[in-house]
Amino acid sequence: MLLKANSLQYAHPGQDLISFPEIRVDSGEALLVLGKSGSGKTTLLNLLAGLLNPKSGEVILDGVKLSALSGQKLDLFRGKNIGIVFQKPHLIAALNVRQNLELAHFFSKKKGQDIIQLLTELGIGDKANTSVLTLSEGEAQRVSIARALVTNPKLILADEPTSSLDDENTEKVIRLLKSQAQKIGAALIIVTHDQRVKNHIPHFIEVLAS
Ligand SMILES: Nc1ncnc2c1ncn2[C@@H]1O[C@H](COP(=O)(O)OP(=O)(O)OP(=O)(O)O)[C@@H](O)[C@H]1O
Repeated sequence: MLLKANSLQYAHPGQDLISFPEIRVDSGEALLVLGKSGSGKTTLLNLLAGLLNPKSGEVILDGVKLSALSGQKLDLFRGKNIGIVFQKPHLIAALNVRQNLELAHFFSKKKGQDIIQLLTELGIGDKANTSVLTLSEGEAQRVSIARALVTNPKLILADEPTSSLDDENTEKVIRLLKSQAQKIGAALIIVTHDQRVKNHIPHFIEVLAS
């Protein structure tokens, strides 16, 4: 089992405790995490990425307990093993598309995918030298997907990748994420309130607000 998360609980300051369902995902599998707005989906994604520490429970990725790592070791482990597609692209405005991906490459300290080939597969090969400031919303989102994939991570976490997309583009983005995850043999977890995604990823769990 690539990823196991048992009995995870977390409370934001001054907020109720959130309890999450058990998660088990193997390499090459895709899991959908559904839940209403405010139920704790982004919180769960941050716990799985080691960006937050659970109040109780454990995240084990590829046999490694995230709670046993901290500081630079945790950052390096995340950089090598986890690709994150955040809700907003968070691209570095001073850099062009290719440079944004090169930075992810650099921080992972490993040989990843060929940047131009990956951008081409995502349909934005012609944007490699473009400033990220001039990208459309959909293009910026595909760059953020490319940035999550370029390091060949074992786990891909995507937060609401389709919330602002129409049906056609929702289908395109989910297909892209699934096919790219399969290509590199990664596990894919998509966190969303978008019920449309269920049509494409049948395996799902739900986060329920207490
Ligand atoms: N930094 C924070 N400080 C305090 N409360 C927070 C913080 N971040 C999130 N929360 C609260 O924790 C709960 C879960 O938030 P979270 O962002 O995980 O939900 P979500 O399911 O991802 O929502 P959405 O679908 O709207 O993005 C919400 O009630 C939210 O207001």
